[in-house]
Amino acid sequence: MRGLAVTSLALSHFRSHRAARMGFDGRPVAFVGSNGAGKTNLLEAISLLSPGRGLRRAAADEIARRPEALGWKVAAAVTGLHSGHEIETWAEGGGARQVRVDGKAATQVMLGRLLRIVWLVPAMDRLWTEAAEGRRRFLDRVAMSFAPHHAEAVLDYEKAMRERNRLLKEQVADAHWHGALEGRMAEAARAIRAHRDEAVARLMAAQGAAETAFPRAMLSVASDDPEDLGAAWAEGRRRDMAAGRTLVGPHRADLTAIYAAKDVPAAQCSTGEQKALLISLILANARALAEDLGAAPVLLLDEVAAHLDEGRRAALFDEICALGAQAFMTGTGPELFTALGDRAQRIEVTEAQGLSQTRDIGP
Ligand SMILES: Nc1ncnc2c1ncn2[C@@H]1O[C@H](COP(=O)(O)OP(=O)(O)OP(=O)(O)O)[C@@H](O)[C@H]1O
Repeated sequence: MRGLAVTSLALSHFRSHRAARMGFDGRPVAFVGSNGAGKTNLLEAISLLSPGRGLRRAAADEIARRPEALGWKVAAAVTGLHSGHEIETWAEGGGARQVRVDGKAATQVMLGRLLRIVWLVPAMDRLWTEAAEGRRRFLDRVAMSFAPHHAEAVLDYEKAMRERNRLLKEQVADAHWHGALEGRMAEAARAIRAHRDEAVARLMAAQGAAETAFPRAMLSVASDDPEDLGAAWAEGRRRDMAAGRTLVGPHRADLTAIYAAKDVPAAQCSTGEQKALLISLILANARALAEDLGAAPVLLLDEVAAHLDEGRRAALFDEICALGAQAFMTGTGPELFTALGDRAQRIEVTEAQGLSQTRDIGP
């Protein structure tokens, strides 16, 4: 199966990379280099070819290379869903992130229609044990990968809720105004719920019934029924006013996972088991997308190989290659990627005197 791919990447003043340029041939890519060499920074740059704040959730001005911190730019050629595109994204002078596709101004949301990028980063290791917000964000990202317009529903909801929260804080009791905002929120909540349910169903189905090298997760979403929300908001205005914010709605939902073979909640599993569950879900996401699109998504797997035993690492590589996915992986040594043989491109990332360099080191 053909995969979506990034075929070239050029960075300018992007974190530790003053100027870097590299080409990819569609095979998985292993970025190899010592700690701090700038490998994750490369993955972050690729993640910004999709909507949002990227895999570090960084504000645009955090990314600009210090000490100058004047602005940054990522330019890439990609094999998209329908054709090839040139994507440029940048920010300057503390401004918001800008996007241009094939030389024309574009929106971040449009990027989700050209490419699909799925990532797993070490910050997600505590996904099952930390606050629900991280799990909601993960679920929304999966939902967006299947239905890019999920982003619009979430933005609509958040915008209307922010406005409602402002009225609540300022003790504005205008029933008509509240009603209009709650109507908008209810409509967005229905779409959000449908996309989230669909995402969970797709992930469950794509994990298959058989136990493989990666465990199966039983997923469910705990959230308010969107059909009840309109009434709950209308009746709860006084209570919400006392709290100064909206207390019920899809912004309070949570994703729960059970380690199927043991029937134990993910939060009670060992660190390694929790990571394995996440890998399982990321692979399920990639498989389901490949089925939908006829092309596998681009995968960004930061420091994943180092945390797997040899058998699981080989199973992960086999799965990536079977999907035909261009997976960008990072690791401190080339030996982590030995099992890939010539099925991957290896790029050495080095950092000396504050300047980063990349070098194709072949299979
Ligand atoms: N805005 C910035 N300007 C300059 N340097 C930055 C900026 N942001 C991050 N860095 C630096 O980039 C360096 C490389 O970070 P990165 O996370 O990519 O390393 P890595 O190769 O993934 O390392 P590890 O193997 O330890 O995860 C770090 O030393 C960090 O201080």
